[in-house]
Parts: sequence; structure tokens; C-alpha cells
Amino acid sequence: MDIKIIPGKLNGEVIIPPSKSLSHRAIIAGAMAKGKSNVTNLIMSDDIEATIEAMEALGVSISKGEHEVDIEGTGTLVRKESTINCRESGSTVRFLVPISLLADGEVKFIGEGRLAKRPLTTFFNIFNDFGVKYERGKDYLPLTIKGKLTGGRYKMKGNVSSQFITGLMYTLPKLKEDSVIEITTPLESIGYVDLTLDMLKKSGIEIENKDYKEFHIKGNQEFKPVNYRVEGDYSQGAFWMVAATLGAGLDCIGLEKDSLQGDKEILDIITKMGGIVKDTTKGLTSEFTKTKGAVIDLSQCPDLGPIVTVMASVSEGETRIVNAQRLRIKESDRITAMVTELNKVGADITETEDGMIIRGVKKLKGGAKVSSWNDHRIAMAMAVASTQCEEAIIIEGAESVKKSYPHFWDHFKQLGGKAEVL
Ligand SMILES: O=C(O)C1=C[C@@H](OP(=O)(O)O)[C@@H](O)[C@H](O)C1
Ligand SMILES: C=C(OP(=O)(O)O)C(=O)O
Repeated sequence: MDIKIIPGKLNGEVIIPPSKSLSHRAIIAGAMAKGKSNVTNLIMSDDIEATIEAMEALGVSISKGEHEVDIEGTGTLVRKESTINCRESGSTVRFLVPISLLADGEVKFIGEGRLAKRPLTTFFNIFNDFGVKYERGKDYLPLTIKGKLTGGRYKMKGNVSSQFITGLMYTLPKLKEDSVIEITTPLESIGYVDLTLDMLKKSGIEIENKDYKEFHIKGNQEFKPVNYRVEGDYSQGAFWMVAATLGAGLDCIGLEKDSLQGDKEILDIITKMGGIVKDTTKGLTSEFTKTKGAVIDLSQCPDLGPIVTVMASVSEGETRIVNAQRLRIKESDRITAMVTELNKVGADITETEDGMIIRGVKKLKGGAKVSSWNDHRIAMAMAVASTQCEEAIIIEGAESVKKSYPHFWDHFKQLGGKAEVL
């Protein structure tokens, strides 16, 4: 789907959609428990539907409302389907691969888009160490696994994906033996591990965190049912907060000030670049200011990369994005994607091995067709970039937003965005 956007100012209130990361975690926690759980304030994005369907494939009964699920867990997972389609969700595949080994039998994981290219070697090393049989295609997916994990020491690097750690944290407490997860290099995306530890604590699962270098996990633990309302998503709110910083008159509703989400970092990044984040009577906004370049480390908040690049592209002076190499293994190579697409509309950005050097311009030119690279965050970042353009842009692959924020374009138009489906 191509969308043409005539540049214009956005105005109004936007209710920030629920955190995708917390939605995954709450649904899985409820599915692991014996009894009834309820998760509210959900949106049925592609990624969240993938996780729901995956847990149903493991024998959990989940009834879906428009914005909530009722879960009836038995405390034991039983393989009902031999294939789990994770669609494009990196969270779903990395969380569910270890969890699925709690059920007997063989499971085949498949995916869509670029998911098959996103690394799973961390798990292959664990399968080799613990004797789990696995078969992979030329890519990481399709992946067929069969066997059982046992308690023990699970070693992995901390700079590939925190999602491997989350998947193991949901699985290891259910084993008979105790386990330790050992992180052999400094942990990145730490905020996501904090979300996992907090959700598991709410489910009665205790994990001892030894300074993010080791996690000690007792076996024979049971998940308690949860009743959970998902808070607003800072990764999504970041698009609107940057738009506000760049001149939109937006009130972002639903972002929790005491959130554990790592992407709450966007507030500090906006402030560091000269923005003024403010409370409103209903939510949060960022006053229009002329932002200035800065050095921005994305090692703990990779999903902010695309939208921070947009802000930097029209900030005064130079911005260096550093420690962002993991952006290359998301739904697209987000470094190359953002450099390519923003330069097409008049930005002045140079790619580096682990990030970018951005020389701010006063205004983007626009007047070009840009690609979303089939990546929801590229599409949404370019939508915000359009507000900084002199001429119209066309975003190819705009439907990619359905991965995490299916009603993004409705919100964009409700806020005055002149977006037309071609
Ligand atoms: O655990 C999660 O919910 C997520 C972890 C992050 O991945 P990495 O840990 O690979 O950075 C992030 O990019 C992703 O959008 C969601
Ligand atoms: C990378 C993302 O999610 P996932 O890893 O779950 O595909 C994202 O939402 O930007």
C-alpha cells in the first residue's frame, strides 16, 4: 500500500497504543499459569496475534475480545499444533522457542518477511549444549525442534538480543532443576529484561538478578494467574513525542511516568537535544524547539533509532548515533534504511559501522517516493519526517505498520495528517 502525504502540521490528542513488549509478556505469563487470567488494553496487531496463536498451539485456551484476552491455563503446555507461525515477530519466536520445549513432541517454527534472517544462533548453541534436536533451513527458519531442556548453566552474549534471555526466563522456572543464565558480554536492551523480571515477579516467579551478569532461577516454580492492564507504549509514543518536538501540537495520552520501558529514554534524548518535555492535563507533550545535534547511544533502546534519526536530520549541527549495530538485525537493516530513505528527501546522513553521522538541515525537501523496507518503524518514522518536508512524499509499504500499530494511519489522519492511499 502506497500512501502520499502532503506536509502539514499535526494537532490534537493521541491515545498511545499499549506496549507491544508488555502485551507479549502479560499474555504469555497468563498462559503459563494454572487458572484464569485477563489482560486488557490490548491491540490485536500482527505480532500480538502471533503470540496468542502460538500459546494456543501449545494447548492454552485464549478467548479474544477487541482489546482484551481471557486466558484459561492449566499450568502445563501440551502441543496441539505441530507448526507455530511467528509471522514477523522476533519477540514471539525468541520467547516461544524455549517455552515450546516444555511441551512434549516436535514443533516447527516458521515466520514471514525478514524473520527467517534474524539470528537464532544463541539457541542453537544451547540446543547443542543440552542435547535438544533441531533442524533449520538455509536461514534460521523454518526451525524444527524436539527434546527437553534441563536445569543448568545457560551462557550467552548480551549484545545480540535480550529476547533470548526473556524466553529462557519464562521457561527455566518450570524445570525441575535450578538454573543460571550467564551473560558473557555487557547486556544491551537491558530495559526489556527489566520488563520480563517485573512481569514474572507479578506472576509469582522469583529470579535473582546478579547485576545483569547472572540470573539465578530456582526450578519447580509455578506461574500465578494475572489480571493485567497494559500501559502505553513508549516505542510508539516516541513517534508522536518527536513530532511534537518538531512542531506538532500533540498531547500524548497513556504513557506512564514510572514505566520500566527502556524506550522511555526518548524523553531524555529529546531533552538532551534541546527539547522541552512537559506534562499536560491529560498526558505528555514536548514543546516545539530548535533541537541541536548530540551523541546518542542506542545500545539500550534500539527501537528508537528510526525516529531519533528523523529528529537529528533537522536538528542544528551534527548528531552521531553510536552503538546501534543491532539495528541491522531488526525487521530491516534500520541503519541503511534510514540513511537511504531520509537522504532521498534531502537529509545529509552518512552510515557508519555501528550507526550514523547526521548533519542537520533546516528543512527536508521531500518530493520523493520512499520505502518502508516493510518495516513498521521505518514507515512511522518517515510519516513524521513528512511533517518536516517542503514537498509531498510517497511511502511505499505503508501497511507495514500493522505489525505493531495497525491504526497508526487513522491516528495520523485524525491529527490532521494529509495522507492519501494511492
Ligand atoms: O523483548 C522485547 O519486547 C523486545 C526487545 C528488543 O529486542 P532486542 O532485545 O533484540 O534489542 C526490541 O527491539 C523489540 O522491539 C522488543
Ligand atoms: C524489532 C521489533 O520487534 P520484534 O523484535 O519483536 O520483531 C520492533 O518492534 O521494532
